[in-house]
Amino acid sequence: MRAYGRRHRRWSRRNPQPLLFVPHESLLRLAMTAIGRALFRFRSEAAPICAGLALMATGLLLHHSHRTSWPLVALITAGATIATGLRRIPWGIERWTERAYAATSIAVGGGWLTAATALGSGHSPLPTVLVLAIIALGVPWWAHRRRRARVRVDRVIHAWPDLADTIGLNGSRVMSAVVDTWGWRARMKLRPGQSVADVVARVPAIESALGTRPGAVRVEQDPAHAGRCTMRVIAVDPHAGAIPWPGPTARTLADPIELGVFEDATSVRVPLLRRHALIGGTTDSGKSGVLNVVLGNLVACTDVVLWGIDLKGGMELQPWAPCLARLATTPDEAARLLADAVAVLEARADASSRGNSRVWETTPDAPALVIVIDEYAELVDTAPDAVGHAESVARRGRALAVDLLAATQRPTQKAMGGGALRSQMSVRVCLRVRERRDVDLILDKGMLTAGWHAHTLDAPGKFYVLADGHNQPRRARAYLVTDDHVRDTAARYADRRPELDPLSQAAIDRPSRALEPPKAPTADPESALLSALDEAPDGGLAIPELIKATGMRRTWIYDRLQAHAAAGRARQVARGRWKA
Ligand SMILES: Nc1ncnc2c1ncn2[C@@H]1O[C@H](COP(=O)(O)OP(=O)(O)OP(=O)(O)O)[C@@H](O)[C@H]1O
Repeated sequence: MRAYGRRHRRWSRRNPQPLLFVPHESLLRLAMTAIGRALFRFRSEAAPICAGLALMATGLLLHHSHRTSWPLVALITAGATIATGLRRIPWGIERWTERAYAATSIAVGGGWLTAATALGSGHSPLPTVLVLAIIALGVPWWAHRRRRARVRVDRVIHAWPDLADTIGLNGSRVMSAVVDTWGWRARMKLRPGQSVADVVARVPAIESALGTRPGAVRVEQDPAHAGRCTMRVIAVDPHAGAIPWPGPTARTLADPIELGVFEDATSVRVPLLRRHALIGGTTDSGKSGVLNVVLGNLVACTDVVLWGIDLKGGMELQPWAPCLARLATTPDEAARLLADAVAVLEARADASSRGNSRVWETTPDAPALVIVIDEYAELVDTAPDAVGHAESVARRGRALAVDLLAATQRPTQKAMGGGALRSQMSVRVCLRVRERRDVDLILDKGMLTAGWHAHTLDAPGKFYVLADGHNQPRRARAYLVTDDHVRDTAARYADRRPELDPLSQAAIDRPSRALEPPKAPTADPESALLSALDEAPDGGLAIPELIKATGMRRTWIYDRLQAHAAAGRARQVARGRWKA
């Protein structure tokens, strides 16, 4: 029947008929038909008036035939009012305002009917009371946002077969639709042979046909059925405003990191243990914002040592310096840091193979090492020697808990130093991109066609994420971490950061010893230490460098640094880096 209707409509469109005048059709009948159609179309808007008319007619009828039964009408009214107000019968209305409205309407309508049964609908002042009640109860009804949305959705569902024909999705059906806080969503059944990719490809056409703003329609695959999907129409952007960061939720690297929230208000939780992550997006898209959310959580984890590379002079990562065991701000420092990461990797690989274990189990005593790199392309340009080390970490680091977290504007082959690194990144966060094809660069080939439309993201911090458990193109917005948040969080966790395990630390110290054996203690190690601190660069000197300068042991250096810090002669500029 439905198929016949569709065929008929299509045929009528292709073969428009001349306007016919039917002389024998009575004018009254035509008018009644038009009124009936209008009443049906606007049935929701007309409901209060129709209810009033129905009450009037019922009152007339009851007064005429059962005028003594008004106590029964009153009893039923009281029962229905209580059931609706207190027990949510018969509609199961959850919101208390809607329940109160329903109970009031029943009480007023039933009360009026009781009076009309006893006295007659026309008895003064009952008609006036009825008109006033229709207006008083009608206003909230007409103004109700969810009711109006429901009506709009019903009309769309009704018109969908025609719309679908127009936009090239003929044969698709809307099975059900629900109005929610942000708009509405519909479950769709596709014609055999159609796929969700066909719907995704027609999203702009759907938006035009539904008359929504651009970017308002989302399409999600039904995980249980290839021929079904959910279409969401977002009337009010749930991500219009910034979402404040609630603070760290992870306590160990095994806990997923909460990056922000999806449009349905569920949180975006991404596992980072034994995974490398890539954050991509154009300038001002919020890459540093996402890095800050991740760092805000990682500094609260007791089983992660953090190293940072920020070749923008430390602009982005410097505020986290109290929690970073190392921060490289020059190409040389970055190259050394990554070479040390490879040394850690090799030492751990060696220890694991001797201990016959395949993976490095992270604990506070044997923490993971996470290297955060802000603007990876800068590293490739200015420290090409470091790229080999970074790739080595990317290839071998996961099992040994040495992870990379890199942000970049555009991860082209060149910017990613050949692309070997990118292929190892299993967590991809894609913020706004300038060119559509950048989506495939950041996420993976074919993702743009699959519906990951990052070029339509319209505010900083909005992103798509591709990771374990996130393989659907769902928009999210990252929490906004303010400068105050960063300062407070860094200060709060600075003293609780774990040290690298002795095995990894020894691997870092070893090469410098091998190349340049420690000098014999200088005549005055104390003044050697102070002059080294005086001459230290802005990023400070690391402990191995101070060992080299003084020829003294690590414990002696720590003791003296504490004493000088207490006397105000030395300060820690980053985790493990000191300066006068
Ligand atoms: N999640 C967010 N919610 C709201 N505003 C944000 C969010 N993330 C970033 N912003 C704002 O967007 C602006 C740019 O953010 P950010 O510096 O993180 O971008 P970026 O991509 O790192 O830029 P660049 O490429 O220049 O380093 C900032 O003013 C910041 O306050």
